[in-house]
Amino acid sequence: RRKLYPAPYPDIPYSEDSAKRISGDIPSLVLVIKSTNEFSSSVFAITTQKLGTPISQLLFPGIRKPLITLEDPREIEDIVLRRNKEFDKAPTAIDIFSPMFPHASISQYTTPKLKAQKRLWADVMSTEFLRKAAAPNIHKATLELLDLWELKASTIYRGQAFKCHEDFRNAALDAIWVAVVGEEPGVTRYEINKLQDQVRGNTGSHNSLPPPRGVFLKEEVAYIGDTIARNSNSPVPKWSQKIETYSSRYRKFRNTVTSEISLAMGKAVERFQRLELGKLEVDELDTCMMDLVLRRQVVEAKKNDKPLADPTKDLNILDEMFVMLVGGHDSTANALTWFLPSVTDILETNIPYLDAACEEIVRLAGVAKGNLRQAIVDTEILGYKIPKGAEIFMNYHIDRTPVPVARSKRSVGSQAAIDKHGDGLQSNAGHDLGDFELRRWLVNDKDTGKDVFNAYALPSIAFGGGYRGCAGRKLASMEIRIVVTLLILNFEFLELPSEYRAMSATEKIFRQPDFPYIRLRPL
Ligand code: HEM
Repeated sequence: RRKLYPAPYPDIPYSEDSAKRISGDIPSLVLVIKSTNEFSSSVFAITTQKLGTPISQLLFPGIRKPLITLEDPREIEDIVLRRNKEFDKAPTAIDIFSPMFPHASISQYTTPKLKAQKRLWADVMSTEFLRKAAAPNIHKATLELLDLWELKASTIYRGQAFKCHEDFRNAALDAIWVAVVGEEPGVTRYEINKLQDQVRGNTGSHNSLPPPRGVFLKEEVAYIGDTIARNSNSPVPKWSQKIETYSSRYRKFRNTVTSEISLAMGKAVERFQRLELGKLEVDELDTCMMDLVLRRQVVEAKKNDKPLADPTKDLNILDEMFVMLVGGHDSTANALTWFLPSVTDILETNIPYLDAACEEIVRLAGVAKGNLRQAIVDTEILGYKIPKGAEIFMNYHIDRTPVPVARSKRSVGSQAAIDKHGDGLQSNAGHDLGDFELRRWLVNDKDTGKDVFNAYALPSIAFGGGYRGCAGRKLASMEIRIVVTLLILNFEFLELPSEYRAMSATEKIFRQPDFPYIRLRPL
C-alpha cells in the first residue's frame, strides 16, 4: 500500500498535503484545469506558484515518478542552451508525437540518427533559404488575408468586431503548405470568393466555385491537431495516440495528406531527374523546403549511380513534413491572434520598434506554455539534486515576476550569461510582465540618442532553445514580422467592446485566446 503513495524526490519542495494521499496532486490539478481550460499553467499554479518556489514537483500516485516543475527563466534558458550533456528531451514530450509520427525529429531522443536527420533539414531553415523560398509565399498569403479583412470590414462587419482566429489559421496554412510542399492550397482565396458571393446575394452553392483541395487538407490538419491536443490530456497519452493510429479517421488523414504530398513530390523528382549533375547542385531550383531535400537525394543517387529510392515511401521525410505542416500553422496563427488586441502600440514603426513588437508578441502570447527535459545524468538545478531520469516541466511563458533566487544557487553558465547580458528580469525590462510593453526590448544608444533593439533584454525562451529548440523559429519569426507589418500598414485597429477584451485562453497543443476578435477600419 505504501508503494501507491507519491514518492517525492527528497529535497525538492512539494505539497505536504498531496504527499499524504494516493492521488497526490491530481485532484487539485483537475480542479484548476476545469476552471481555466489550461493544462500547463494549472500545473505551475498548483506547484511552484502555490509554494512560492522557483522549482517544485507535481506528485502522482507512486506508480509514476513526480514531475519536477521549473519556473526560473534564466535557469530554463541555461538548461536548454548550455546543458545538453545533462538534459535531453523527456519521454512525456516524445510520447505526444511519436505514436503518430515516429520518424519525425520531434519524436526522437538526441541520437546520431536524429543528428543526421536534423542536418538534412537544417538548410531549409536557413535565413537565406527562407527569404528566397518562403518569404514571397508568406507575403502572398498575407495579402490575401488583407483582401479578406478589407472585404469583411467594409461589408458585413462594417464597424463591428469579428473573430479573426480562423482567418489566421487559414492564412497560416496557406503559407506553411506552400513553403513546405510548394503547392498553393488557396484556402483564404476561397473564403474571399464565398464572401463576395454572399455580399452579392448569391448564397446558393451552385453559384460558388468548388472548394479547392486546400479546404480538404485544412480538415485533415485540423483533425490531427485536435486529436493530438485531446490525447495529450488523457491519462496515458502514448496509448491514446497509439490507439488513434488504428482508427479509420487516422488512416484517412494519412492517405489524404500523403497522396497530396506524393503528387508534389512526383513533379519535383521528375524535374530534378531530367537535369545532369553539375546543373543540379544549385539551390536556385528549389521552390519550397521539400524541393531542397529531394534535390539533394537525387544528386546523391546520381553521384553513386544508384536508382533513387521512392521518396513517397520515405517515412523520415513524410513524418518530418507532417510535423511541420501541423506544428507550423497553428503555432503562428495563435501567436498572431494574441497580438491583435495590443496592435495600436506598433504604429510608430521604426525598425527597432518592429523587432521589439515581434519579440513581445511571442513572449506574451505564450503559445507553447511549457516544455520538458529529462535529466540524463545525476545533476542539480538551483542547488537542488536532480536524479538521472527525472523529468522537468519548464515554464516557457514569461508573464510574471519570477521568485528571487540567490546568485550562488545558479549554474555557472547561468551566472556567466547574467554577467554578459545583464539581468533584465531585475531591471526595467522585467516590470509588469503581464502587460504588452514592447519598450522593454529597447535601449537608448548614448552615441546616437536613438532606441536600439536589445534581443537579450529578457531570456528568450518562447521557442525553447538550443539543439532541441524549435526547428521553425526563423520561419515563424519571419512570418510574424511580415504579417504584422502588412496589417499595420493596411488597417486601423479600433478599440474592442469591453466584453471581448479578456486575456483568457484554452490550451490545446498551443494556447489560443478565448476572445480572438478584431474591429478594423481599412486605411
Ligand atoms: C510562434 C510560433 C512557434 C512557437 C512559439 C514554437 C514553439 C516551440 C517550442 C517551445 C518547441 C519546444 C522546444 C524546446 O523544448 O526547447 C518547439 C519545437 C519544435 N517546433 Fe516550434 N514553434 C513555433 C513555430 C514552428 C514552426 C513554424 C515550425 C515548422 C515549420 C515548428 C517546428 C518545430 C519542430 C520540428 C520542433 C521540434 C524540435 C526538436 O524536437 O528538436 N515550430 N516549437
